[in-house]
Amino acid sequence: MNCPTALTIAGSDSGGGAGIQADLRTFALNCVHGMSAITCVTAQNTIGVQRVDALPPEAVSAQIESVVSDMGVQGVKTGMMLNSGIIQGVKSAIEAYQLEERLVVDPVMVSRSGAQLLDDTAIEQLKQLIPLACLVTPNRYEAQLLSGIEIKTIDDMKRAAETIYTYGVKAVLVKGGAMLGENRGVDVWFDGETFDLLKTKSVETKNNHGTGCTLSASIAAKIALGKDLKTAVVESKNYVTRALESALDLGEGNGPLGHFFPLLEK
Ligand SMILES: Nc1ncnc2c1ncn2[C@@H]1O[C@H](COP(=O)(O)OP(=O)(O)O)[C@@H](O)[C@H]1O
Ligand SMILES: Cc1ncc(COP(=O)(O)O)c(N)n1
Repeated sequence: MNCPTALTIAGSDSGGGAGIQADLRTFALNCVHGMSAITCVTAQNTIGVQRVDALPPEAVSAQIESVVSDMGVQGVKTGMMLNSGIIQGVKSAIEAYQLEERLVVDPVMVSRSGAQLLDDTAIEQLKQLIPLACLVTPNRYEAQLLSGIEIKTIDDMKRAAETIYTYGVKAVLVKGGAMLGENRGVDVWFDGETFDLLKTKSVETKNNHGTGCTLSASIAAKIALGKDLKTAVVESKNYVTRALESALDLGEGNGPLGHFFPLLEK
């Protein structure tokens, strides 16, 4: 049987809410064969990140080479990459295997619980990876850092999207999960020509760990399925909203999303 494949290049979250674990679950829900290149291992739960251990950059590149050279990959996302050495290795592999057209970069910098997930010195490397991608998906704080624009309103999100677009990426999605009130459900899309406000309802829950990882993994899975980018983004946003509505009340802090709600509905 033929099956599309998708690759996540990201960190492991021991609590299973974000990172590799959320990504592989999201790939599976899309009936796409999931593959992983683990960048680092976090000891993490719903309350915070207790420890981070990086893999050597060569170990990350080797994982990418192993799967791409043998199994092929139709959709790729990057998540937590922690340091500049890892990002440089990932960039070289993406270029060597010409994965740019199917690459989604989630520029992970800070966790929901406030832990730093990217070294300060690695932001420059991340900025150099972004132009390779077909889509970059910064949240409010990442968009502020990447654009130098303070974001308080939807208009600010638009201006930030426009600035980040000038990096050379094909499209930008500034995510609104960290905005206030109804704006939490609003993401801003900009592809160089068109702005689009992608609106869903704002879900009232503290169990929102892994929303960004799930969104970018779902987009990569839908790219692997052959959907056009905009359709992949819209469908993925709707999936995240439903998964937030079914989020799991686990732990004392921000619980994980209910990724498998479609299976429970059957
Ligand atoms: N409370 C919420 N209600 C509705 N959508 C949300 C909510 N929180 C996050 N989202 C959506 O989840 C996706 C991820 O956004 P965000 O949480 O900002 O990313 P990140 O996890 O990178 O911080 C976006 O599509 C955003 O609109
Ligand atoms: C391994 C890993 N990758 C990404 C995130 C960001 O997810 P969130 O913003 O929901 O904390 C995380 N906490 N851990």
